[in-house]
Amino acid sequence: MVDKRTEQIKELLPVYFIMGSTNCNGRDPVRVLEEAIAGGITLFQFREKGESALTGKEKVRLAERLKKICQENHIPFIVNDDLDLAIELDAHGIHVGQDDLEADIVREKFSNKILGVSAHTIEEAEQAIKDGADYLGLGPIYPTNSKDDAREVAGTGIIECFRNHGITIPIVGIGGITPANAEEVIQASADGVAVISAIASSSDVKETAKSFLRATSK
Ligand SMILES: Nc1nc(C(F)(F)F)ncc1COP(=O)(O)OP(=O)(O)O
Ligand SMILES: [Mg+2]
Repeated sequence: MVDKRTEQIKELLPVYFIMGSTNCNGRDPVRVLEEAIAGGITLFQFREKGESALTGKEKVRLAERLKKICQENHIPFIVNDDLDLAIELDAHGIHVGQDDLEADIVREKFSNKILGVSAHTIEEAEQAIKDGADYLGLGPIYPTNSKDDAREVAGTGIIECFRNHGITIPIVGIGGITPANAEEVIQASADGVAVISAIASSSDVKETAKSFLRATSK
């Protein structure tokens, strides 16, 4: 029996757009998010990382502007890594990886919010579930340019392997996902795809978001 919360999380995962100011090819991230929402993204994560990433007040200011757009469009606003920022903004959730704050501590400090955790092994997945994760981010599924410290490319087999092992928690694949390969990520029984550059640096953000929505609708 799948509980109501799990169903609600699954409904948020189909097209999970992740972006920060460094992903937008110099375009205004506010405009990029508005276009991605118009194209039908289902969830948004603010991930401000990389050499020229904003810090301090500028990062908070951009996060506030992007959260406002999400709220106006009933899209949950998730913060990557930064628990203080997530709490300060009263974000809808946070995503942490294996090298970030421990998920159980985050769950305790940011309770009844959406908690996503990156996992690369069954053990990491089982620990994340124990810690109260609402979904897992698995990847990189394909080669990615959006994360310079990405682990080894896993392929869609990692999703099938986790499912065959009895991991039933909502899963989103991440890493190098495009409208052309998104369908096979869903066929491997992920509940959605997480996308950075294919949408953020697209010449037509709205149309690209739409094509992901088509590719992931079951
Ligand atoms: N940010 C992410 N979001 C997802 C999500 F599931 F939301 F798609 N999955 C995986 C990651 C990667 O998280 P992490 O390993 O901490 O690296 P970084 O902090 O550089 O993103
Ligand atoms: Mg992280």
